[in-house]
Amino acid sequence: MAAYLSRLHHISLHVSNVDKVAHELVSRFQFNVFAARLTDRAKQLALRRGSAVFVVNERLNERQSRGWSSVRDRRELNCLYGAHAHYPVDTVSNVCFEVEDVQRASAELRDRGVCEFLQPPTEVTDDCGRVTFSIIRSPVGNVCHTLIDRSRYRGLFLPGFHQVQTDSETAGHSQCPITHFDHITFACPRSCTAHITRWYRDTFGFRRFFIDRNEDVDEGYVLNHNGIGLRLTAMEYWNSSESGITLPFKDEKEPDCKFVIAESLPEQGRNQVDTFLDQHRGAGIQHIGLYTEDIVRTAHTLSLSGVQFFSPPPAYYTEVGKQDEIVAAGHDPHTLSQYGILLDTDLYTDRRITDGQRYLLQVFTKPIFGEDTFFLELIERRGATGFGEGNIRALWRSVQAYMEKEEHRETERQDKQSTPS
Ligand SMILES: O=C(O)C(=O)Cc1ccc(O)cc1
Ligand SMILES: [Fe+2]
Repeated sequence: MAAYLSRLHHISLHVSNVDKVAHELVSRFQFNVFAARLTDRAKQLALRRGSAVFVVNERLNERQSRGWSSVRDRRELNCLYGAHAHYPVDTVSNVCFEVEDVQRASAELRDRGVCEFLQPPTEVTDDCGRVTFSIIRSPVGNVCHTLIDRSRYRGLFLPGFHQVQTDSETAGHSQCPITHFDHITFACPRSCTAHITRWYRDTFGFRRFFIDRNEDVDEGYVLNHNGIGLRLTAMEYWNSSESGITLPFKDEKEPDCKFVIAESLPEQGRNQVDTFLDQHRGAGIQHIGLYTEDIVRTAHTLSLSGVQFFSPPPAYYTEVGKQDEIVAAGHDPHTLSQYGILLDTDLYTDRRITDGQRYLLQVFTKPIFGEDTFFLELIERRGATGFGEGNIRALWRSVQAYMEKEEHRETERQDKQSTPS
C-alpha cells in the first residue's frame, strides 16, 4: 500500500546565500518571512505567500560557525527537516508532505523496499509540542521528500523555528493574490519518465493525468518537431477525502499536489532541459507554478518590484486566432503582452472559451539563481486543469531564445578573456 499523504507542507531550497535568496523572495515575489532557525551550522528561513511556504536553507561553513566539537553536535546542527548532503549549486530539492503517522508510513515504505531513507523517523520537540519526520530520496536527481506529522504541534511552524514578525510593508493579498503551489515540474534525462511515474504511484499513490486529449498512456505528451524536443508526463495526488484545493473559479477543486516530468528528447538538438541538467549537475526541480487569483495584477505588482518575465515574440499577441481567443476570454492583448502572459484554452476538455470559459493564463520568470536552472511561474486557471499546448510552445521558444543569448554572451566573455590585449 502507498503511504497516505495529507497535503504539501513546504518546499525547501538549499542555497549558498540564504539572505540573498530570501531577500529576492521578499522584495520581489512579496513572500513574508514568518519563522527562522539559526544555529552554528545552519540558517533556515521560512517564507509564506498564501499557503505556499518555502524554507530557504544555508549550511554555514566552518569559518562562519563558531566551532563545534562532537559528532552528535554536527548531526544536530545541520538543516533541520532537510537532507544533509551538500549540493554544488543552489537548488530546490525537498518537497515536504504532511502525513498522519510518520512511523507507520515509513515502516510500510521500508517493508516494501521501494524507498531509500535519508533520515529515519525522528522526533523534535519544543515548548509547543512535538513533530515526527523522516526523509526519503526521490528517483529524481537530488530531490527528496520529508514526511512530517505535526498534529501534536501547536506552534506557528515547526519545532526549532522561532516566530519572525512579518514585514507589513509587503503588498497585501489584493495586489498579489498568490494562494498556493499549483504544480512542481522536474527536469529529467532521457528515458527516466516511466521509472519516476511508477515510483510516485507505488510510493504515494500519485495518478497520471493527461495534458492532451491525444496523449498516449505510455508515451506521455510528446512535442518533437519544429525545434521542440520534449516529453511531458503529469501526475496528481488527491488525499483520500478527495477534498482537494478549492479554486475561486466556479468552486472547482484542484488536486493536493501535481508533478510534471519534463524529459528532453534528442532529435531536435540541445534544449532547455539539457541546459538545466548541465547547470544543475543532474535532474531536479526545474520550476514551480504559483497559483494566483489574478495573474495580471500579480504580474504587474511583481514587475514593479523588479521580477523579470520571459516574453513570447510580439507576434504572439497579434496573431488573429490568439487575439480573438484573448479578447473572448475578456482580456486585453496589449495588457497581457506587457508582462509576457500566455493564454490557452484547455485542449484536453476541449470546451472552448465561448461556451465553457475554460482557459488558463501563465507567465514564467527568468531564472532565480546564478545558474540557468530554477525559475517560477504564475498561473491562473479559469476552469482549465492541464497545460495548454500553445503556452508550452510559446514558453519553450522564449526560454530557448534566452538561453541561446546567454550562451552566446558567455562565449563572447570567454573569447575576450582569452584574447591577449
Ligand atoms: O507549461 C507548464 O507550466 C509546464 O510545467 C510544462 C513545461 C515543462 C517544462 C518546460 O521546459 C516547458 C513546459
Ligand atoms: Fe509549469
